[in-house]
Amino acid sequence: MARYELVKRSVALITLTNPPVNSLSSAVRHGIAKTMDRALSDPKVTAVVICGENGRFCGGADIREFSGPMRGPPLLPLLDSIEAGEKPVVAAIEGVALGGGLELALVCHYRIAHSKARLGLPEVTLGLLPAAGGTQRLPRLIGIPAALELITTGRHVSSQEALKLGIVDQVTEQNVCEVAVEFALRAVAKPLSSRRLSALTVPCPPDLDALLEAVTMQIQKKARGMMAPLACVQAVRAAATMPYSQGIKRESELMATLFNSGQARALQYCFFAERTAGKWTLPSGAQWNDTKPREIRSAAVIGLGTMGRGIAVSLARVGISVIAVESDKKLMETGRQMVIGMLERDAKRRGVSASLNLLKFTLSLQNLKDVDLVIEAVFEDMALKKRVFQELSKVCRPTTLLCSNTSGLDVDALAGVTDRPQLVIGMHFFSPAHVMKLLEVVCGPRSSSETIATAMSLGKRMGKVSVAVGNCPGFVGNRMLKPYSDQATFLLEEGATPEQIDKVLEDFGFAMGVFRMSDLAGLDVGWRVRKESGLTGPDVDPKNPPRRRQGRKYCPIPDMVCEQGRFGQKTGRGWYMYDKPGGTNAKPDPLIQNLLETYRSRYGIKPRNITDQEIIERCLFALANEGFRILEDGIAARPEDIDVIYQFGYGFPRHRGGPMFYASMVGLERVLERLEHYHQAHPDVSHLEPSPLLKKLVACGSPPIQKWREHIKTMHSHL
Ligand SMILES: CC/C=C/CC(=O)SCCNC(=O)CCNC(=O)[C@H](O)C(C)(C)COP(=O)(O)OP(=O)(O)OC[C@H]1O[C@@H](n2cnc3c(N)ncnc32)[C@H](O)[C@@H]1OP(=O)(O)O
Repeated sequence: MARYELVKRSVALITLTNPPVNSLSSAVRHGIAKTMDRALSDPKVTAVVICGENGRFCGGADIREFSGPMRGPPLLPLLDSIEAGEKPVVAAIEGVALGGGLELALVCHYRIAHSKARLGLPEVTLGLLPAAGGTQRLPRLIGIPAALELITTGRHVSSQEALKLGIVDQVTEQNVCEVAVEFALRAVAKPLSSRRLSALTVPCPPDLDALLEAVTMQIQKKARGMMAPLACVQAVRAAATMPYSQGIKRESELMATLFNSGQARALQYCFFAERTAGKWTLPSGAQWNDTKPREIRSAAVIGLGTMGRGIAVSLARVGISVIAVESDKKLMETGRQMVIGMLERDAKRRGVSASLNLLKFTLSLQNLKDVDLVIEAVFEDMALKKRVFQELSKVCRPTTLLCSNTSGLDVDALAGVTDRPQLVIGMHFFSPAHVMKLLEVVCGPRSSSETIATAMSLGKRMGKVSVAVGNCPGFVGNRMLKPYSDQATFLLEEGATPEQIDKVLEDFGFAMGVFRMSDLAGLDVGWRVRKESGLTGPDVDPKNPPRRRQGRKYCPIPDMVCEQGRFGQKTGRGWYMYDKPGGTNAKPDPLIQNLLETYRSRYGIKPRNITDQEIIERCLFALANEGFRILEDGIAARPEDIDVIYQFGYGFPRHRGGPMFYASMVGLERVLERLEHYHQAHPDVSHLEPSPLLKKLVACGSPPIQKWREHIKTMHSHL
């Protein structure tokens, strides 16, 4: 796990060999200890270079080992002993030096980085802190403010930035190992004391308290409820105020608290869930690693509304030429200006030139004859979408992939109106499409494995986290949203207010509560869907009992809000009031309070005091319960996929893992018991009835989430 060679007759070259990222597994730590001993005790060796195999220095600790008992030599004393050695050690950094990998580099006396390398301490993103001396050494090297920023955010820096900050001594475009060996030879016999970071004093800013306070406030605002960034601040404070020996103890104490926390477990689960999500498999046996995606060089986007514009930008900025289609000249010109503006701003932010030459705008579908792929992003109206797909089927060459950016309509019905159902697939982007990282790739029963591979690979190319899901109304994300938001509106009927519910959900960690999120998305969208599905509006039979539709309990309050022209932020009024149309500062509105009171008295509902616990349980357990049904129905392949969708598409707090992981942490028995309790109180709300899969898992002893699949694999997959 660490290879030893003698080069240039006197330099020991130690190569970490643990593919794919040379993580510091127990075997690697053991290998480093052994090879370092050999180098330090061999009189022929005058200097040491440490590098990583296959162009990667080191991706840090082996995260998979965190869930088991600690084995092998602990990292901190091993690193301390490298720093204390009397022979110069040079880190040759290629690819990445992250987490424990950067901590390893920091105990080396010199660091040479390749120009394409990235460095960072991302432990905070895993719910941890850099506990192999990173919080104590980095501030000594680059100062408190810069170290604080890197450690609390986990941001990776380029080797150029690392050079500016003083993290590395040299950046090279040549073979980094060869450069490091030459560097090491020149370092022989130079004093090492000033190169041992633990022995340096920290350059402490005069306004330390003010700085730490400001960063703490920023974290409390941005990383609501997360423990790790706050612990990082405390560890850096220790570096600034204590000698190294005490600071390192503080670092260990803080790490111990984080290490066993549910947050660390959730964030580490998220790390692997995100990577697992791209690994789709079909019942036919075709899967992600044996199906070649098509190469996409050109694409068309139909419809230049908010979604279409974002999709066009996402495509063009990764080098795909885009033909954007609108139905009338004025809309096309507005769309053109907006897409160009978005691309220019995006390019400026990334320090590159905007790829405007890749864009064409047209009013005619006839111009799409030769594109590799089309993404339809017209209004969410089945009849309209069908017309577009019929037309595309006639116009595009027979090999063109036809994708729909629908948020919940039947992808197979669209496939059915084309001459190539196997080349039709859903690509559900989230708004704004050039910003949001989630892409639901909706596989119809007739979508071919090559079509799925192409959509997934295109998503990855656009920087999205793509998740393959089956075709059902609302797919995964929006299907689960319904029981969640239904519970929120039922709670309004019973006595809660939008601001109370939102506060509870935001304190839980959601980026936005359900009502603030609806105001942002626009209340008219859901209203239109409810009207189309006959749940509200003139088509509802007047003999229908109040607060019941299609045999189920129904809360008409959202319709009543829309009937008053309150469509959310865009109209300046929704569940909240805003200072102007388009305003973002939500304030509770007494008119909504009146509406709720009038409604309750009309239906004889006596408002009751609703606890925070009830809000969390009813909203989140109903959400997870639908997730269990989705797994049963084979619409999502694994709980991890659902959790990834909820984190990246719906603002579910990452440090809670996602709705399914959260349910597993609460305990499936408890979730079942609470759902049974609420279902008994609301027997007409089917979403509260515990799903058979949940019951089955509890009956099997509530296995850990990674084992749930074993209990669902016999069921039918829609993927
Ligand atoms: C007391 C000591 C404490 C030390 C703390 C730490 O060091 S914590 C770990 C800190 N390191 C990180 O957070 C880095 C995590 N890895 C990454 O950010 C990326 O993987 C990468 C290194 C930038 C490489 O990205 P790339 O896109 O090229 O590949 P993948 O992300 O797909 O990864 C490839 C496979 O490698 C697995 N993997 C990556 N890093 C680790 C790791 N540190 N430990 C274990 N496994 C790791 C990853 O899961 C992929 O494998 P799959 O089988 O596909 O899941």
